[in-house]
Amino acid sequence: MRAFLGLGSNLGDRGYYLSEALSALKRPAIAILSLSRIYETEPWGVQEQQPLYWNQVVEVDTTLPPLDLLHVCQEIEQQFGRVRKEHWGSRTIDIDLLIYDNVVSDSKELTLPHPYLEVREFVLAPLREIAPNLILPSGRPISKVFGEGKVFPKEQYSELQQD
Ligand SMILES: Nc1ncnc2c1ncn2[C@@H]1O[C@H](COP(=O)(O)OP(=O)(O)OP(=O)(O)O)[C@@H](O)[C@H]1O
Ligand SMILES: Nc1nc2c(c(=O)[nH]1)N=C(CO)CN2
Repeated sequence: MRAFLGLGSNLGDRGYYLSEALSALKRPAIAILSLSRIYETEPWGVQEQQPLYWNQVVEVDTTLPPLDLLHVCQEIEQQFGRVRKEHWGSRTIDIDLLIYDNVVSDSKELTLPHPYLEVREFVLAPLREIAPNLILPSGRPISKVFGEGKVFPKEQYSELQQD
């Protein structure tokens, strides 16, 4: 089955955590199909000061059912020392299951598609990059779901800061 995962890090060596998480995902039951660039993004949904995030989206082909795939993501988060603190708090690595085929589910343990998918530009921008023709499980084409347009790949983000 085809699934999309959202990776995010805003603590420590963000590039290291993203690449370690990707390597840890590679296993017989999970093949990486495509990978977005890294986007450097302002913290979303939080009031207090937080470091900038690096976000990336990966498309996988997997034989695992949705809950097993979620558990793999959680195992990797723990392996890389994510300290589970406050909701939406800073983290070394966070892996969200964004979309799993056309599965729609709203259990507490696993909501699919991810409940904030269509409002988080830090997820939409990298997702659009690797899957421009995707139809979201809501039936909306990703090309029609625009966020605030303020999210950029990290090289571009740092150029913008110098302007
Ligand atoms: N699609 C999903 N992907 C990842 N976790 C999910 C999903 N749906 C529900 N969950 C549940 O959400 C719980 C909290 O996850 P987590 O601590 O990563 O939240 P968060 O990263 O602070 O916020 P957010 O989920 O909004 O990114 C997990 O225990 C998990 O079971
Ligand atoms: N830019 C950005 N903001 C966030 C992120 C994230 O990955 N990127 N993750 C959060 C908790 O899930 C809360 N806010």
